[in-house]
Amino acid sequence: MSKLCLYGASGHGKVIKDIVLSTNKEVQCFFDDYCINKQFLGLSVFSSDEIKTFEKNEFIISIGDNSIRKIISKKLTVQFAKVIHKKAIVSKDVEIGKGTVVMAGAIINANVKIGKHCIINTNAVVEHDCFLEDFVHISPSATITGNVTINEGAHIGAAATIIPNIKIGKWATVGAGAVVLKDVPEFAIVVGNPARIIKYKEKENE
Ligand SMILES: CC(=O)SCCNC(=O)CCNC(=O)[C@H](O)C(C)(C)COP(=O)(O)OP(=O)(O)OC[C@H]1O[C@@H](n2cnc3c(N)ncnc32)[C@H](O)[C@@H]1OP(=O)(O)O
Repeated sequence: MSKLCLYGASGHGKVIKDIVLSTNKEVQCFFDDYCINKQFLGLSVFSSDEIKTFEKNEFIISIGDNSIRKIISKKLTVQFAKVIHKKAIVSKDVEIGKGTVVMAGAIINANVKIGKHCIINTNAVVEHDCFLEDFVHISPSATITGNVTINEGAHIGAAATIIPNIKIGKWATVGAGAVVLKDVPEFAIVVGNPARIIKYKEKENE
């Protein structure tokens, strides 16, 4: 199998490289139009106009920002892979879309569906019967309890907790440490325990 290419020479890219290595696969190179150095973690960094040479490789977009990941995924015409750290625990009864990464210590329980280009970060828990749409990010140590729906592009902050049966609207942000007891409207930013809306984001992602 050919080596993986990572789009985004970033901190997030460093962690994804480690995930790939944990599965005994290798990273071929990075792509990044904004990286001044042509080397990153000992690998070459190419610009996006050099992608054609690597069109047989599978890619991961290694950029943490959900909306930028969406924009780049629409521009690239490559095949995407999904990567799951060997120390993540993922039920056999889970669907995970291409481009999604699952980091070390994450636990994903039965009957969960996760879309494309999502991030399930270090030690995050996604409980049974949850549904996560594309471009969602579950940050480190967040707990998504049973039967929660998280719509496109939503970001759940580090160590946040979402109680069962809640719906998180598209492109919403749940602040670090928040405890979500009620549905969160699309584009809302909520913080605290219990979580409350502090503002709304621009609807730039539609
Ligand atoms: C591997 C990794 O690094 S993965 C990345 C994980 N990242 C995260 O978990 C970050 C999550 N982001 C946050 O928690 C951010 O603080 C956000 C998105 C909720 C808010 O950010 P901003 O829009 O910049 O809000 P801002 O910093 O201006 O704060 C607005 C108010 O909310 C409060 N606030 C902000 N975040 C939180 C929070 N997590 N919990 C409680 N209150 C908060 C601020 O104190 C401020 O209150 P004030 O108006 O009384 O002064």
